[in-house]
Amino acid sequence: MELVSGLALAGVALFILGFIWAGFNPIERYLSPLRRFPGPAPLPFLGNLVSVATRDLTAYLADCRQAYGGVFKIWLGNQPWVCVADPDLIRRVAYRVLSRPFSHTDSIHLLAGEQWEVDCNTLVFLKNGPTWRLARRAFESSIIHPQSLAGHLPAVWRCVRRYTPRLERHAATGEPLDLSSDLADLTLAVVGEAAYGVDFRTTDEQQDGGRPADPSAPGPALVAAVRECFDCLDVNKTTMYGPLKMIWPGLTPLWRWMAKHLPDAAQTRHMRVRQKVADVSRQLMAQWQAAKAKTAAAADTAGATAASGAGAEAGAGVGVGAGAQAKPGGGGAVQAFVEVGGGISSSSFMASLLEGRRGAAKEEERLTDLQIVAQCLTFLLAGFETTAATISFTAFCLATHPEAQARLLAEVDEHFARQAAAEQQQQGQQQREGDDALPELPYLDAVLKESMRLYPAGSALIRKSPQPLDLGRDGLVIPGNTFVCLATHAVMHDPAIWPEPEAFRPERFLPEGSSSLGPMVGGAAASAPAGGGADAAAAAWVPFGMGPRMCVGSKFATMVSKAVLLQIYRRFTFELHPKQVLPLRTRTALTHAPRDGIWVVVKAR
Ligand code: HEM
Repeated sequence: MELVSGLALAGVALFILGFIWAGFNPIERYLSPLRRFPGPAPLPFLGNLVSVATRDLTAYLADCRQAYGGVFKIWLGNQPWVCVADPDLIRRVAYRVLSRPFSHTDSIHLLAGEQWEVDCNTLVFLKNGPTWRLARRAFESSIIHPQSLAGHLPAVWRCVRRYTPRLERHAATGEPLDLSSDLADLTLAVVGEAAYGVDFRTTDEQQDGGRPADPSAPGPALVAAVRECFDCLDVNKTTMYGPLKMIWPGLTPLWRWMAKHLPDAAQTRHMRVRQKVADVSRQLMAQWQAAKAKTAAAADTAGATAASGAGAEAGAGVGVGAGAQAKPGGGGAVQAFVEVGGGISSSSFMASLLEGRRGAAKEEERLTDLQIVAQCLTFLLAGFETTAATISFTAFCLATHPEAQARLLAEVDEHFARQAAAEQQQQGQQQREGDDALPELPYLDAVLKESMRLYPAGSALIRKSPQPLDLGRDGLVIPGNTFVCLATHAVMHDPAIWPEPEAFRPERFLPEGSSSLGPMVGGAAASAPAGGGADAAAAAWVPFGMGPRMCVGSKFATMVSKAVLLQIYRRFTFELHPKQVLPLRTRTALTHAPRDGIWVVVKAR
């Protein structure tokens, strides 16, 4: 008996000692193939995490860059990451390493793997290979090809029109507004229309006090769920299994099992919201398919010939009634979303994917239902917060730079004056402003570029290569399967590349300022990225990343941001409210966003 309890005690002691030993991570510390890379020394247990969690990751990377140069390693728990903060090397890595380190073993928020089959099919997480290429092509044909991109513009104008009464109300009452949170309702509405062709009703007029007029409307709940999905990578809000996995990465299978079967409150919340968001995607697709089938059946009954082919071509044919009655997937909440454009719009991304696969000659060229659900979910999650953060950062820059705001207003006013004159000339041809195209506005373009340089919504790119990668510098080779972070924010704030890097100077992106303020390469001005410019200049302005995995929504996001800014500044300006914390603080989780919001007072013009 004594022997048994002695052995048990020894086992427990060994286990604890093993834990402590692993917490100090001597293998990584002293024997890691990364030991040649400079960087802060690893701290035991929570030390590394605390040093990152107590401040913004972006600021941490910038400090490391100052201290260690263009290539260094950092520690997230006991997990070393190689960081690259040099434009040439970023380009080299971005074009050679085509996968991200996302899998249920790599990523904290996928730890439990409860949505694994959807997650691993999203464009962001797909590993380089035929399925990624197929999904990427699907995105490109819907939101990069100029014609299809422009096809989304009317939806953007529509969403802005639905949103502006809110700004009017704030202008009338003087009530302060957190733009970053408020604009997320607008960008979610845009993404809802573009991705699924439905109105998520996120911009429904609110009652005094900011409560939604219809609390049962699914929009606000969806906004909350989608936002919560973003919290999961914030080290301060993640499940406790996140830090545990970082400290003891070797025990990942144990943390995964526990996250799934013994979830803590944060994990339970993340699983719930991720489920909700994925369900919306599934249900909307089922709804679309059911409505389509109903239309085809109705056409058959009416004696129409070849209903399947003709129905597909007709495109616009999903009726409101049909869509509203269908209850596929049993999604009650989804029924409450308002369909737009005469049904769940046939110009939406989802419709284009579903229709597109009919045209695919070979089986392997078709996205499955699951893959389509995953891409729509990607559009939703990747598209709304990034764009809202970008527009609100831009509004912050303009509110703090009155001279830039005045110049922008002059450009906007001039545009609308020109348009009014043109409309008067062609009386009778009731063409609404900009409905079919976004006007050329060079200053707005420069303002947006500069605000994205200062505050990129994605502040770093991440990669993981199965093969070793020779950086071609100082004999540094990144071993295979290493986590790599391309610190693009640091590059866009590098004083050697961008003179006065912390100043907001839109002229950098205009001919007048590009030679003195634009990106410098080897001490001389490189041709500005605006002009399509030299490689080095292109690698100096990288808010959308670069290489084959560059943001596939960059053109769409730019179009939406410009359209929203154009319409907003036509009628309003913003002043910072005393509530606004200065200097502006940011937080880096999945995206880089204002930490305390962007608090403004809305002024009607
Ligand atoms: C201003 C808004 C946006 C910013 C700043 C932004 C930024 C980024 C960044 C930095 C990346 C990583 C690129 C890389 O690793 O090289 C990325 C990837 C991606 N973004 Fe965006 N994004 C924005 C809007 C959007 C929108 C509207 C969509 C909608 C479709 C989108 C979809 C994606 C997807 C699917 C990827 C992964 C692409 C792939 O791996 O092939 N993004 N984005």
